[in-house]
Amino acid sequence: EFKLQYGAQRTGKRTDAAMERWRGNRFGQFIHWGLYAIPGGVWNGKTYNYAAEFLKSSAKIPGSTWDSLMYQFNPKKFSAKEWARMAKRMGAKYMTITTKHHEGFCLWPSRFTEFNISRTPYGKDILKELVDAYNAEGIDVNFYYSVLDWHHPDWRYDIKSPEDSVAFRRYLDFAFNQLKELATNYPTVKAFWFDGTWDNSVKKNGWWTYEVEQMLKQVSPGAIVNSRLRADDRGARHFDSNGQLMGDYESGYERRLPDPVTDLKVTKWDWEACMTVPENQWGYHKDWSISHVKSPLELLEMLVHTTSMGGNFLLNFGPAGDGSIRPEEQRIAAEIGSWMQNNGNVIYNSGYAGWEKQDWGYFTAPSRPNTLNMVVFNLPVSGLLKVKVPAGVKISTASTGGKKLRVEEIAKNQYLVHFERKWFAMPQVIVLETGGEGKKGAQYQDAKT
Ligand SMILES: COc1ccc([C@@H]2N[C@@H](C)[C@@H](O)[C@H]2O)cc1
Repeated sequence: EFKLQYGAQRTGKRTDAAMERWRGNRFGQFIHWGLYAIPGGVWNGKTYNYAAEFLKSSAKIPGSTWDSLMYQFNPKKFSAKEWARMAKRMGAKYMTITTKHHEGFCLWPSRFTEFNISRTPYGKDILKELVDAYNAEGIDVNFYYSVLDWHHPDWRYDIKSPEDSVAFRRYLDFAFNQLKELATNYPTVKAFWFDGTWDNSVKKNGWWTYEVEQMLKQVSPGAIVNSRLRADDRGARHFDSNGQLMGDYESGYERRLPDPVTDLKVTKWDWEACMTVPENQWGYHKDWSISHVKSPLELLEMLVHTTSMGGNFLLNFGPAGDGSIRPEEQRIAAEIGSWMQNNGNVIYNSGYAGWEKQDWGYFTAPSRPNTLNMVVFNLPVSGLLKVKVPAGVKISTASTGGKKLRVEEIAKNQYLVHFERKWFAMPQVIVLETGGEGKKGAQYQDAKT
């Protein structure tokens, strides 16, 4: 056990109302929008396949050239209301927006740097427009903030000299002020999503990450911060040197999900996975033919998979420089939304059931006791869905769309739900009720081998 001043401030899940709301929301829309959306992965006629929000480095563009993109930022097709309505139709309950990505450009009129929206042709406070429009649709708004800042002269990747120390301390004060500004000026914001905290400079200043968490929770009571903000006294990140999760939820699953059999440890804490539609594009890229683009169904399965393991799913959209949403993303919002319309109760306020993963899909546990949802993605040719229950649990009924299905106890702690033998376009939901006596006089004997 290490004695830590800047380690985890709590063990176990937060149980306050703000965290229960964040947890129950389950499904969020990530939005990456900044100057990188203007070139969209193409520079001087050359397409760069790496992540579009990294174009400055992949195309080796000088800072002054990149920063002058600010004078072109004038999204004629931007409508915060339209974005919010699309997110509402998709069934997103929260939205996380990049207030400032690694490029350092701020979507709000920050008084701590000139490199912000007020000096663009667009001029208006995009952050306020988005917060107001999404909140008006009943969608919570969270802020992404990159500590890594390519624009700010005092940013350092490491601290190798007294000058580095002095400069980086100025940078940490700048970032602290910006965060306080964000929490103060946008009081309805519910959570802060930190990124760009992996460099040695931040790891050597765990105290600052602790102070930021404390400040945000003072300025904005109930505020939620992700584990990615935090480094402890010894530079340990996400989990402190004693293995305790820092921040309010674990944010290590980026473009990957925990395995439903081997990674069940994540069910012990709150966590969120964030996901790109292409293989690796967060900001807008003009050419999505360069990698696999996930279908609405692939993404819907990830949402259900995440809920089944007690996590939140943050699905990324990368609006174009003109403020338009590309057709692929529109289709995803529409198709996931149509399923969520009828089946959102399987996701919202639902979580890990504690039952063994089965081949046909995922269990989610609603807040109502003695009931479970089966979300079927892989219907067997037999139409018979095997359900292995925890020892002693009995299934009393199974139904789909209110219609009862035959449930057969076939062995010790094993049932078959008799479903239909046909092809479905979308995942099917079966509701199980547990309890009751189970099969009368059933004798199950293990073989002698
Ligand atoms: C491989 O290094 C990185 C560094 C930053 C990222 C950023 N985190 C994601 C949430 C996006 O913001 C991406 O730009 C991704 C990979």
